[in-house]
Amino acid sequence: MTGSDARVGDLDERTVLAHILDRVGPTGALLGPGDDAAVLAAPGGRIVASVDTLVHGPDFRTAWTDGFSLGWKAAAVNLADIAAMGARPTSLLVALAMPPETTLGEVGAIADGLRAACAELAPGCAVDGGDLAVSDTLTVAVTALGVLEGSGPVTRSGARDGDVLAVSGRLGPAARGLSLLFERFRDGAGRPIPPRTADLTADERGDLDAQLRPRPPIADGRRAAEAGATAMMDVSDGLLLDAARMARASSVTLDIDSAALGGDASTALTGGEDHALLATFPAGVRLPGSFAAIGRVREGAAPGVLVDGEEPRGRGGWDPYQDWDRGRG
Ligand SMILES: Nc1ncnc2c1ncn2[C@@H]1O[C@H](COP(=O)(O)OP(=O)(O)OP(=O)(O)O)[C@@H](O)[C@H]1O
Ligand SMILES: Cc1ncc(C[n+]2csc(CCOP(=O)(O)O)c2C)c(N)n1
Ligand SMILES: [Mg+2]
Repeated sequence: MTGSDARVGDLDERTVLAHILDRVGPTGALLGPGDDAAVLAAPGGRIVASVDTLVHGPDFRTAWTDGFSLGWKAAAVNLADIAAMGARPTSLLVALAMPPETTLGEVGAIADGLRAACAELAPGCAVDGGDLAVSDTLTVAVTALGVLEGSGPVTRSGARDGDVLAVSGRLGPAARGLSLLFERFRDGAGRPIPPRTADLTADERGDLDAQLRPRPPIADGRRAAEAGATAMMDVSDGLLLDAARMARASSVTLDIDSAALGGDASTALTGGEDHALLATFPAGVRLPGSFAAIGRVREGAAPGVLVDGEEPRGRGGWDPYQDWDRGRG
């Protein structure tokens, strides 16, 4: 038996891989992990594929999160990209690059988190393969695959004048959770320290949970496609920044009604990482699932986003190349 405290640097690849494969559980693939590639059944004949990487430093800090949450988040952010196309997620391929000090317990927890997020957010989706590497920088790169059944894909470019702009999922909690970490859980030198959740209010704990273990409304992606959504994307970087991408792709103006964004509209507008689904629907369509209207689509001389009819200032969200400050952690 290899104990959870064993360090991957003291083990061999086969042992580490076996530890993961024991945990990621049964898959619906024609051929799951173990060969050169997985073989997947694609009932609709159309597969959706996407990749998203979590890198220690700009995307997470080990002092602020744990293996389970990291695995969960790596799955959730990828499932959201598949859902945002109107597809049903079926498979994840997980590339794990880790420092030699990483313990087998941590590796197992990452695998547990991946599996739990799939089970809760996208039942039927499983880890069907991956890769292991050694690196000074802990990195989790996940490729997600999904299938289109019937309607879809729903792209970013289909929004039309007169459509309703709607959101399913939350906007703001994950960003508030990140602010808490930066503001309250660093030492005198600015280095991240583990969050003491006992010091937090229930709302703050909820925000922290949203940052570390986001719960995007994955099933609403298919529902939106079936209801006739004209455009869709997940909000990863910030509503203003991501909506501007949809506006440009569709050559329209998206006019957001700030009163529809709840009490903390300013965080809802610029905070990312909740991975809510932003979609447009023809006027008169009954909004599916948890979608709620937050504005409307107008023809615009120059494509872009308005808030209550006015042009917002600032970039409106996270840009890794502009916003990551190595010194801040
Ligand atoms: N290195 C790359 N090579 C080819 N295409 C890329 C590369 N990086 C990004 N893209 C493509 O550019 C588009 C935008 O990429 P991005 O990672 O910002 O995706 P997103 O969905 O906007 O963000 P998120 O993954 O946070 O939801 C995607 O279609 C993506 O596939
Ligand atoms: C330690 C730490 N520093 C900063 C952030 C903020 N952050 C990282 S990725 C991202 C948006 C989605 O990224 P992508 O578009 O690459 O998927 C945001 C807002 C964080 N989560 N943790
Ligand atoms: Mg996306």
